[in-house]
Amino acid sequence: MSDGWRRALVQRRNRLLADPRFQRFAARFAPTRPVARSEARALFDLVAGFTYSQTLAAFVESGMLAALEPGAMDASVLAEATQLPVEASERLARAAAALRLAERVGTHWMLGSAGAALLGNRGILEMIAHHRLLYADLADPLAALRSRGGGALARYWHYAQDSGQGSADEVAGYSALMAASQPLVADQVIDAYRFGAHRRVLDIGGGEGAFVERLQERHPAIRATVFDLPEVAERARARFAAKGLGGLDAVGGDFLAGELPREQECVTLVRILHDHDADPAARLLRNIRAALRPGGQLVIAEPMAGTPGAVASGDAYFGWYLWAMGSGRPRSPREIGTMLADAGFARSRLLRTQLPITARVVVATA
Ligand SMILES: C[S@@+](CC[C@H](N)C(=O)[O-])C[C@H]1O[C@@H](n2cnc3c(N)ncnc32)[C@H](O)[C@@H]1O
Repeated sequence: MSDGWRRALVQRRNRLLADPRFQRFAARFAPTRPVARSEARALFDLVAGFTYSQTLAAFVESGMLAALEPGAMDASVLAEATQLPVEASERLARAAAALRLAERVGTHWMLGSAGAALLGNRGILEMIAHHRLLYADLADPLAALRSRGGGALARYWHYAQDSGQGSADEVAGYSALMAASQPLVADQVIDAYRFGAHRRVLDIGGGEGAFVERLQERHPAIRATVFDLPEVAERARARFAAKGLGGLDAVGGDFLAGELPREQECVTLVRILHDHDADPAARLLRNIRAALRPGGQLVIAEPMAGTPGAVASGDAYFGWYLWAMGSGRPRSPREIGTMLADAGFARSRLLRTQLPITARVVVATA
């Protein structure tokens, strides 16, 4: 169908959906009622989304999640544990219950199914705490759009605007956050790609080394090197030494300056490419292409745009996040494929992952 026809159809649909008489009809007419209800619910969730996120933040930050972890708690004890007035604690518990974070069982409060799932993932808890910075920047979304990377999040991700820079103090916070959230992605990447075919792996922008550590646990024969900013590579080396991890090391440098170790058989880029705008991202891919031996593999893993079943997490969540950070954007696998071809890679393909909302994987051959 031509673009002209599609535009005409979309315009017709939009006129209908915007008409209050049609909305009343659709809500009353039995065959359209379920669709009308689910559309109304989705619209309401869009309007209310910020209060849902803040319920989650308050649930974690007040200590309600931790207080309910051991088991059922009566309302007054819960108020004491969260240091909130009884009425406020009750209001929060009810809001949390509506979002399945908490659950009332008889006279007591317990964790709900979503609350229990949170406990199994320290990375998500760190992200919730970290979201304070993002929400502060987005409190005035138009101001955020007008001054890209002008807020708290950009100051936190120092390297995003001054690539290759960062004092030891500045990198400590974000490196620890990335390491804590790494379990969300590491196993998916390792399940998706046959790392067993390699003896050496170079993890570019590998942070404190959480990914290579997990890779070596799963494939003990692999030797792996992290390449990151000098202060971060230092943290990775200290971590490997403290844990007594042989076969893992770290090299400091600037991946945009073309300082990568050569003759690589397998390079990984985990949650890196989307941090960068078109020019630096293209430079990074060319540098990696030059560092790989012929036939060498590049494994790119990150959340991507246009992911079926998770479209909002791409352009709506990561789109804003990376905008506030001041650099990069989520890209679709197709866009990444085009960039890889432009950087001189022979071919690339998308691999399957278990939870595409947190990571998709594209592998390219030099
Ligand atoms: C979003 S974090 C990802 C860390 C890790 N791959 C992960 O998934 O947990 C980006 C990493 O890239 C590193 N980095 C950013 N710019 C860099 C540069 N120009 N050269 C080397 N490393 C850089 C940062 O220090 C940070 O560790």
